[in-house]
Amino acid sequence: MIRIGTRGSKLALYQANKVAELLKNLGYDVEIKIIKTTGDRVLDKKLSDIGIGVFTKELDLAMLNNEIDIAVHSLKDIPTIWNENLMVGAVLERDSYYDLLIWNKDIDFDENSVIVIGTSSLRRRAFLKFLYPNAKFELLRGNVDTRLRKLKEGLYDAIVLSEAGIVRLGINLDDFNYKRLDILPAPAQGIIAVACKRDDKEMRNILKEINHEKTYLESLCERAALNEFGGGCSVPFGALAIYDEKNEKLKLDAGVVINDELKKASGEIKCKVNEINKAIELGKKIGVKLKN
Ligand SMILES: NCc1[nH]cc(CCC(=O)O)c1CC(=O)O
Repeated sequence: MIRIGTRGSKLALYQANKVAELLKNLGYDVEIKIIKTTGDRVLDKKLSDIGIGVFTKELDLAMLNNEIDIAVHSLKDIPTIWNENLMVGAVLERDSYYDLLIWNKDIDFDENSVIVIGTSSLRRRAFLKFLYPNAKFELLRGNVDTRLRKLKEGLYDAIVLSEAGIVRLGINLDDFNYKRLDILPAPAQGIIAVACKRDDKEMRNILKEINHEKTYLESLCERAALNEFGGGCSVPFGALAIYDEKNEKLKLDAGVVINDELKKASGEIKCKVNEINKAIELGKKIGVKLKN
């Protein structure tokens, strides 16, 4: 029996069930255990003000205490410097990495309007400032349903959500207006990760069977850039790596906003889909470039 730990939100359960299905298809028995995290409990603060690993800590401990065998997370919620006894054993094929701007149909605005945008992500705030220089930002936490309800109630003119979350939950946005934002996503946005214990050889081998190599390569590159730059979710940092399988090329775009200035860096390398060290090297190089 593989015991799968997850948070209890609808999105988290969808993600855990997806991993459960993949493992069942390989012939394994699975069981899902719901564990509440600090990020689920503290809803009146920006994530960057609560601490590191707010969506993983309780699940990390459950894994180390042998109460669960694996934990399913959104990879963007796992800190780059995490727990040396834990690792990402597999990632699933990436969904959309886009952020969506969503607003009520009766709201009209252009790029110069003074609109109130609900988001508690430093990256979204900082990057949106370039698209809507007069926008004001207000704290918006809670799960995807809650955020859309608050938008509908008129507490904000617009909100930002990841397209991956919307699609996974099967949410129909026909009641709203929405568009994809041309901003760099959070490193590993749209990627579901399965964590396991580093010394659990058996589980690591099982997880290799469901790992999506291209996504794994891209995620390591983006996370290496963030890790090299430093600061985790307390810096407005975006990164997007795309692997072109046909030409065996990996391209990375990364950016950070410092003192209201957007700094960008990009790079490209030739590598095979399993040459993860090259992907990490590219990420580090771009991270260093942004630091200087
Ligand atoms: N921090 C919240 C969070 N973590 C992962 C997702 C969605 C899935 C993803 O983008 O990978 C979301 C919601 C959102 O950003 O709208």
